[in-house]
Amino acid sequence: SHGWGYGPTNGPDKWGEDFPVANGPRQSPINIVPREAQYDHTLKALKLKYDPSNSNGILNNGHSFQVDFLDDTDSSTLTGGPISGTYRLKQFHFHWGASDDRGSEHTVNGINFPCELHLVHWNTKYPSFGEAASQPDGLAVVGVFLKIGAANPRLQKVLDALDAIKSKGKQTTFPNFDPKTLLPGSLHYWTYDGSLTTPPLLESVTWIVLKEPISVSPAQMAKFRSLLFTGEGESPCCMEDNYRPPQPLKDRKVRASFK
Ligand SMILES: NS(=O)(=O)c1ccc(C(=O)O)c(S(=O)(=O)NCCc2ccccc2)c1
Ligand SMILES: [Zn+2]
Repeated sequence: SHGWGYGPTNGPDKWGEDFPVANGPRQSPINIVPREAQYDHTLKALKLKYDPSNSNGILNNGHSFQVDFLDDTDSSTLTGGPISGTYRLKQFHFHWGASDDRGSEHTVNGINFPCELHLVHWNTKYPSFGEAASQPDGLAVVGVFLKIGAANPRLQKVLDALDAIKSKGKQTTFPNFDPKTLLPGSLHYWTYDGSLTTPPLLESVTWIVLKEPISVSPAQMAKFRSLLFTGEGESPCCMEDNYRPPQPLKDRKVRASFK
């Protein structure tokens, strides 16, 4: 059987065939409606402590590219915010569109951004990432919108590595990168209980979506689109539109950390 992807025959509308949780009660992403979000004064400030020496490699996994972090110690962690305990950074990756009018997974008042960054963390109360990924409080993903504007020099460091991982399965070393440099000035956030946005779509994610976007230039967006979904020797297919559209909110509330 052909694996899942983002095309007409294996895309988000088909994922429910192999992954029935696709129609579950806490699926992601969602459309965020700020005026319907509930300000919750009990929500703590996000505390993100990242050690650049933990950054390890950069990989084209055939559906996005990810920068992997060494997560065998508590040196790159997420604490505070809506979560309790300590979550370790495992990887970050992006979702983007074929054109600047789409590409983000979460939307705000129905507006799409051209790109969205996800920083994936797992709860250290569980022995491993894989174990945590199957628990309702196992993962916490920080989402950051990218908005068209001035070129982002910190993002450029990541984009400069993409030539080495053009096709599926290619990876290279990516040492000494501080993901904090990709965060906006404000850590104000919306939060809700959700899922992975790719198969296996596990309902184990506390989503923490930052209100303030970071900038990306049109030329930098073109760099994302220079990647391929396909492996070397296959007929090339540009990596773009690798986003799942918003899913039903069902019986969930979105909380805001800010008024
Ligand atoms: N958009 S998202 O943050 O939901 C997300 C997307 C892709 C992946 C991934 O595995 O590539 C991930 S992951 O790194 O969390 N891996 C999830 C799949 C997985 C589950 C259990 C064990 C290994 C991998 C998360
Ligand atoms: Zn993602």
